[in-house]
Amino acid sequence: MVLAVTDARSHYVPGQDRKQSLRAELLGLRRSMPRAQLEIVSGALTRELAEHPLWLGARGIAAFVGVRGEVDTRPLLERCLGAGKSVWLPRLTGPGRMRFWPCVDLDRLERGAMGLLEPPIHGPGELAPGPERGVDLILVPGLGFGRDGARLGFGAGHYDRALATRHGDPSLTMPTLCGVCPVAFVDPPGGPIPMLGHDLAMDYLATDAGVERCVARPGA
Ligand SMILES: Nc1nc2c(c(=O)[nH]1)N(C=O)[C@@H](CNc1ccc(C(=O)N[C@@H](CCC(=O)O)C(=O)O)cc1)CN2
Ligand SMILES: Nc1ncnc2c1ncn2[C@@H]1O[C@H](COP(=O)(O)OP(=O)(O)OP(=O)(O)O)[C@@H](O)[C@H]1O
Repeated sequence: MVLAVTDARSHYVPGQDRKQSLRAELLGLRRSMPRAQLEIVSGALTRELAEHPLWLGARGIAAFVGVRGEVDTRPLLERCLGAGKSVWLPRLTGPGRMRFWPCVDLDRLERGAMGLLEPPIHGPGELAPGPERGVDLILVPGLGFGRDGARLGFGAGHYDRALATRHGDPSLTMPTLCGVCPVAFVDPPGGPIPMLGHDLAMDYLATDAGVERCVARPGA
């Protein structure tokens, strides 16, 4: 006899439940962090990353402008532009979709959906800029990260979807992916952040405690 399973969990994806509850937990933690503490964290993270070979060796970066409880990345972006390196920033282009555009002046950012600060559009932009455009490093935002490279975002798949286009093309080299968040959001309690099939692993994490290389968990 064949039983048709038609309940609400017929689209159940293992790991999604844990991601969803962790998302709520970390968003609460992010919102409760006092502004003064976030400033201290942002300052320490900027110092750590700005001295690291990963940063110093990058000809250009793709990054994000920290808003609402995120690490303030502006000092890093200013430094990058000041050193003559290119800075590419994401801009939402549709549901679950974004592209990157080069930005030469942080005073010209535009206020987008969800309070995001986005670059003005000049030309076609890039879905996933990489070394052939001088972008050697991508700073990736996240609610939390694992030292194994796992990332928890907002659940819209913006980064995974955009970067998958490059990951799936053997003729294109992947830039180094570096997750950015306060150290308090790394390896949250309750077990590893689930990594699903589409989740791209970070190569490094940059926090107020330093820059560290991610190490895949045995058997993961
Ligand atoms: N600064 C920044 N830029 C970014 C991202 C990001 O995480 N941070 N993104 C990463 O993919 C993309 C935008 N995706 C986003 C998707 C959802 C939410 C969001 O829901 N933010 C709210 C939570 C919901 C609410 O408004 O209450 C928040 O910040 O509190 C933000 C950005 C591209 N640019
Ligand atoms: N390469 C991809 N192609 C199509 N859909 C994708 C791809 N990557 C992710 N998605 C979809 O995006 C949604 C969100 O994925 P996930 O739960 O991993 O979010 P997240 O990585 O935590 O958040 P975000 O990337 O928005 O910051 C899922 O429904 C997933 O199926």
